[in-house]
Amino acid sequence: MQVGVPKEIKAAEARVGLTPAGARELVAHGHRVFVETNAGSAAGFADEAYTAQGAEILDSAEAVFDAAEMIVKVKEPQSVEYKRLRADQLLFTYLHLAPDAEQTQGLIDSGCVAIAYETVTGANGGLPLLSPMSEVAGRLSVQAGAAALENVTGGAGVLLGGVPGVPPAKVTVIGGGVVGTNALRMAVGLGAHVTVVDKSIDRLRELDELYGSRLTTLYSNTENLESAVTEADLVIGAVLLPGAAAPKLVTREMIAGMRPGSAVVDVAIDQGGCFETSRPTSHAEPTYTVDGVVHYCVTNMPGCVARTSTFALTNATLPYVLQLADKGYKQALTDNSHLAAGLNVHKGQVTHEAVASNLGHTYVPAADALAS
Ligand SMILES: NC(=O)C1=CN([C@@H]2O[C@H](COP(=O)(O)OP(=O)(O)OC[C@H]3O[C@@H](n4cnc5c(N)ncnc54)[C@H](O)[C@@H]3O)[C@@H](O)[C@H]2O)C=CC1
Ligand SMILES: CC(=O)C(=O)O
Repeated sequence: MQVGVPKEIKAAEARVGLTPAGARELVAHGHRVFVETNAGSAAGFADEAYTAQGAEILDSAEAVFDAAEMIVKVKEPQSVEYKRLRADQLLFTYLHLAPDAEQTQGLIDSGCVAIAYETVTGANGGLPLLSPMSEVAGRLSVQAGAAALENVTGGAGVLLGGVPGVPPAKVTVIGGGVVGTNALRMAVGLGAHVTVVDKSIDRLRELDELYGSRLTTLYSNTENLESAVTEADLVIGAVLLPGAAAPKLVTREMIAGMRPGSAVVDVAIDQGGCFETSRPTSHAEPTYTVDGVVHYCVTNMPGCVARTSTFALTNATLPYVLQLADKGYKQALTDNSHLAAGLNVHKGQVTHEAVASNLGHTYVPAADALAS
């Protein structure tokens, strides 16, 4: 198969869809890999690193899209990119379609086959292609939150760990999944007073076992959310309903009830965000303030630690890229129901139930779409 890796063009996105080591595996399987010039340079992978592994460098995104049967990316295609997609083309990348009607329509109109990393499921549960970036974003969320609490950003000037004689900050993490666990691990490590809120009692039980008295666990209901949010210096939003738009768990009233100079980091912003006051921001201008509360809502947080993130992403995606390239998408999805769970759009049809229901499209099950 001809596999194309264009340079990412989302603002301040420095990751790339494939490492040189990943390109080497594809070439060893008999595939051709076309990489746009400088696609990996911000992550520390020069063009020569790809050519040394048998990949071919092309001088523009157009040339990569023209040459490829499968496009492997990191972020959802921007409008110039989905206009380049062809009806016979396979797209494998993060999509986050539920809160993004425009991109969904663009993919439908292109006629392409679009598989979203974030809805591929794991044989042992979980979301194996979302997890590595959730690990990165969870860890980064505490760094971002710490910076947001600094005076220079508009924060109250609070140090997460406090110092002897001055109490640590209160950090509330909403959602104790992969992002939440990595966030609370960093916050506990820095000495903050940490509370995690989840609707899964089993998950709260596991976290309680792991962290004991260093962590407060709270069941997710409106009353508990209200107190855990308004009492916190920093709130990290990390909920997910796979494939669907994030639930708006934190209302504007709760935000207004926080002390001025407090901060929120909405990691779930890529699925629309779980704070009513959230709107997407970029690494260039990551924060804004509502009711005195600093908001950080960057939709591609791992993009700022591109080298770590690109290794972690390719480690997870490569086995699936190889299945798609070796077998072709129809056979690969038929053989692997977990990979088939990633199929979001197939030749003009929406094949993910939550995306279809959030955006008012007709839902066509993946099995029916593949059989047609
Ligand atoms: N902004 C960015 O750059 C990035 C964003 N993300 C996003 O972070 C979000 C979280 O991802 P993961 O941690 O991997 O998901 P996950 O599935 O591992 O965890 C989600 C957690 O939310 C909990 N939850 C669901 N409904 C809840 C409710 N009403 N109240 C409290 N908890 C609730 C679940 O029980 C689960 O423990 C996703 O939207 C993901 O796309 C991930 C990576 C990067
Ligand atoms: C998960 C995602 O959207 C990201 O890593 O940017």
